[in-house]
Amino acid sequence: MHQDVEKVLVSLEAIKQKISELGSVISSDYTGKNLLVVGILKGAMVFMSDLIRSLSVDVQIDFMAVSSYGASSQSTGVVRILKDLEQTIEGKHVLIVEDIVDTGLTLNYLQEILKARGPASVRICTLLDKPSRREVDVAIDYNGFSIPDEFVVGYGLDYNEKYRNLPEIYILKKEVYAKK
Ligand SMILES: O=P(O)(O)OC[C@H]1O[C@H](OP(=O)(O)OP(=O)(O)O)[C@H](O)[C@@H]1O
Ligand code: HPA
Ligand SMILES: [Mg+2]
Repeated sequence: MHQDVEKVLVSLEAIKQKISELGSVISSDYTGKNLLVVGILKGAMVFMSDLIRSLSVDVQIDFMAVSSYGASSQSTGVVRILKDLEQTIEGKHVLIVEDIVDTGLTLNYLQEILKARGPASVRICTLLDKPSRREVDVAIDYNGFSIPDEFVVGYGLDYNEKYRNLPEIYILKKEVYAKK
């Protein structure tokens, strides 16, 4: 294990099992529909790459990158789009894929933006949900794991752009983000 992490919170085995379950449910829900899977960069890329390979329906993929202003604990909920979709989504079934829902501000805003573009539907799939930190309501359609209020890294999730490549999901040692 990496020296900066406290312990494994979600093992690779548990992640794989959950993705297989999510893949079955999502595939069955979207049978016969045109599904556009939209990953929110960068955190979601590892989860999304495994998730789409668990789907048995045809999909297209695209990505968005957003940045919230200021620290997320003081965020106004204003999200700046750094990279937009390459296509129109009118009439399409959109599945937004996230690594984690924390305050909910990012997804709350993204969902509104995408809904305004006239898609057939917009749903949300997240690997992790931290419900105790929620500031605005977000209806999550597909959730992998609800987790406690701990800062987690690995499997795409970062702290200061680090640890995204670690294979499982870990609780980061508090001394790592306490020190400057
Ligand atoms: O529910 P919220 O409080 O809005 O937080 C969740 C968002 O924050 C993280 O992204 P981040 O801005 O760190 O970008 P990253 O994916 O590139 O790490 C995470 O990937 C979600 O997109
Ligand atoms: O626990 C977390 N880890 C990484 N990124 C995050 N963004 C919101 N919460 C987290
Ligand atoms: Mg991040």
